[in-house]
Amino acid sequence: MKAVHFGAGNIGRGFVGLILHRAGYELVFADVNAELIDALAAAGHYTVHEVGAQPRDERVDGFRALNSGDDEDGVRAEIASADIVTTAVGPTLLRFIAPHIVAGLRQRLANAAPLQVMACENAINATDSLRDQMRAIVDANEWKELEKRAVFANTAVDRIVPGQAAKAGLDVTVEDFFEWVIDAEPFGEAVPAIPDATFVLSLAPYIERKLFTVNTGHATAAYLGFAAGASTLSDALADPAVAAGVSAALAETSALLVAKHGLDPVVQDTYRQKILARFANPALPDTVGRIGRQPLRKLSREERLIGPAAQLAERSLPSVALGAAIAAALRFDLPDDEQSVELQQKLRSLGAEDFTRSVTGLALEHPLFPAIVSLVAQRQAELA
Ligand SMILES: NC(=O)c1ccc[n+]([C@@H]2O[C@H](COP(=O)([O-])OP(=O)(O)OC[C@H]3O[C@@H](n4cnc5c(N)ncnc54)[C@H](O)[C@@H]3O)[C@@H](O)[C@H]2O)c1
Ligand SMILES: O=P(O)(O)OC[C@@H](O)[C@@H](O)[C@H](O)[C@H](O)CO
Repeated sequence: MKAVHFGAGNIGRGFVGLILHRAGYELVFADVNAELIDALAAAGHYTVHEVGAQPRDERVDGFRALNSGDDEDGVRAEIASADIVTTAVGPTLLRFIAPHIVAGLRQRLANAAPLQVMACENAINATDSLRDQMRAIVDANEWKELEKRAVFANTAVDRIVPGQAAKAGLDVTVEDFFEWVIDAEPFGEAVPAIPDATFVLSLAPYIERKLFTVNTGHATAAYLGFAAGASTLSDALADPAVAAGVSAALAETSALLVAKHGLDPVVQDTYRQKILARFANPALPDTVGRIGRQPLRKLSREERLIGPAAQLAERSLPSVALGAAIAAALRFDLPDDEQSVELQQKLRSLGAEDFTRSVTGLALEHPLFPAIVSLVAQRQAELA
């Protein structure tokens, strides 16, 4: 069994690659970072350090590493004969992965088992987006043939992997918790043999529960923390006002998840408490810069802040604490983060309604629209 994994970064090495290696897949990393790929190819192994209540080290070896930026033929050939393709590059970069998979499918034998494609990104239905990016670059008739050669399954991935110290080299320090939930339905009888993954028949509750609890809580801590002057997650959460803001935001998203997916409120409460304990893992230093990265993505329509706030508004349920997190996100101003620079530029150059429409994707008539316009106008008044 062979897996090609795009993105040999933190989650790629510390989670997806590790789990596929453990499952016995012959692993091929593909990445555009030449230095990283050269180091992986030369070393041939790295260690994942799991930290938390049950620390342990695990060696990953026997993989190959390809530079997908300059060895397109090599990557295509690997995909043509692979069983699985996974990604962990960032949801906005899937368009760069699509041409590789299309090229690999063109070369794949028509009678080979379908390639199992799973995007492991923090986004609702990222694999569907990847498939759509592939379909967009192929003639409709050819697509009919190519799509028979692949199966596309959405997934929800959860493991906190902070930025790594430069001296760590290829090794990755990760929390001891992980969860990889995969939609089983597209596979039919041919579910991939990945013992550490959980296959479910309906992914929607899992993916929203993850994004709107782990990532909403994380983003709220990062943005409130940044506004309060914190640079690490632990400093942010040590501020009682930030901790209270996170709890309040998660109480709102939990109300939504319970109402929408019929989750047991007690089970959801336990899930939420566990996540707060994961955030507080003292062995896992993390920064508000990493967690808040790419605020334009995080303020988009289906994402961790606007997504639940919009759905709460549609149900006439409160989203006051999420509003405070969104207001803080509008204050996220980190020169190293391109999207944060763009966010501040847009706040200066667009009217409040135009900003709200273009950044959050909310329509004028949406019940959340006026509240967001008002938050944007407040931020613009500060900047004026
Ligand atoms: N770090 C976490 O805690 C965590 C947890 C769950 C999910 N995720 C998700 O996983 C994805 C990756 O996050 P990360 O933290 O590992 O980021 P990262 O920056 O550490 O890794 C991303 C990797 O993708 C590579 N890459 C970029 N463009 C590429 C391309 N065109 N082709 C091949 N490789 C390319 C980069 O060089 C980098 O090595 C994101 O969608 C993120 O939301 C992260
Ligand atoms: O990766 P992002 O930028 O979507 O979100 C930042 C963090 O919240 C995220 O990486 C978490 O650490 C991860 O989702 C935990 O499973």
